[in-house]
Amino acid sequence: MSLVVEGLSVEISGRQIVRNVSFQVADGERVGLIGSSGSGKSMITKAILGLLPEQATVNGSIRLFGEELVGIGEEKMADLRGSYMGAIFQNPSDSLNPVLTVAQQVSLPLRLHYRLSKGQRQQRVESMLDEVGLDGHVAGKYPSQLSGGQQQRVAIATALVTSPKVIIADEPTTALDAITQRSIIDLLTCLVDRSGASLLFVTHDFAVLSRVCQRSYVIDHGDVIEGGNTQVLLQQPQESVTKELVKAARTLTLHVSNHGQ
Ligand SMILES: Nc1ncnc2c1ncn2[C@@H]1O[C@H](COP(=O)(O)OP(=O)(O)OP(=O)(O)O)[C@@H](O)[C@H]1O
Repeated sequence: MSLVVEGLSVEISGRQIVRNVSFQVADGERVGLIGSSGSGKSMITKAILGLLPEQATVNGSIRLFGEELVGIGEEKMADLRGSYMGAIFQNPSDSLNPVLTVAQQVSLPLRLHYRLSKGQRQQRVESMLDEVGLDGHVAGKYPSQLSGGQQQRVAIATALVTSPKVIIADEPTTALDAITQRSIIDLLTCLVDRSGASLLFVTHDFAVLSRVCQRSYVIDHGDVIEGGNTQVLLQQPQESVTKELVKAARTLTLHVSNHGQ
């Protein structure tokens, strides 16, 4: 099992943000967390990545390949994060370093966590850029010189360059237009499957979820309220929040197809 979360709770300034959350991600599986804005999805991923605000109190257990992450020191966490985890966030312009070129950006995790020669690093960066569909000439550009879709491709290359075993993608396409969103989603799932990694994918959109994840958990007020096969959740939602999320996705699709007639 790649990731096992058991009884996870997060409290910030006396407020319970995540409540007794449990779920698992098997090796090579693509699992989704879906919920409306403010439901606590990002706090769960931040707890897994060890990126919660300092004042947060965490209880419960998060095991990455059997290793307990709750209570682990910052240095060890940074090491595990660099070696085993890759993270992709909503807004690539926030997660990319504006003063690093694309090549410098993508090679940074390799510099920090692996002992490779400059030539080996360069080769790995070139092949990673190729895998995410970016031309070689992009390597010398800065994030501000790229489109949102290109920036997210760079963020994906940066997250995958160390061949992480678990990839956490927190609303990676929300900031993009519909066509770019689709190509980025397909690229991500293809690369994740090819690498054999597991994926924890966060979204508020069932249409996106059904394209990416085999199994999903619905989050509401920091709690897992329902979980299972994504197609079953989509076709037979049990909880009212899940029904609302499915309805929202269907309404948007219907709206688009009505206008297309
Ligand atoms: N740094 C923080 N300090 C205190 N509370 C916070 C902090 N960051 C987020 N929260 C609160 O935690 C709750 C869950 O937020 P979170 O960002 O996890 O939601 P989310 O489901 O990811 O939402 P979205 O889809 O809008 O990103 C919200 O009520 C939010 O206000």
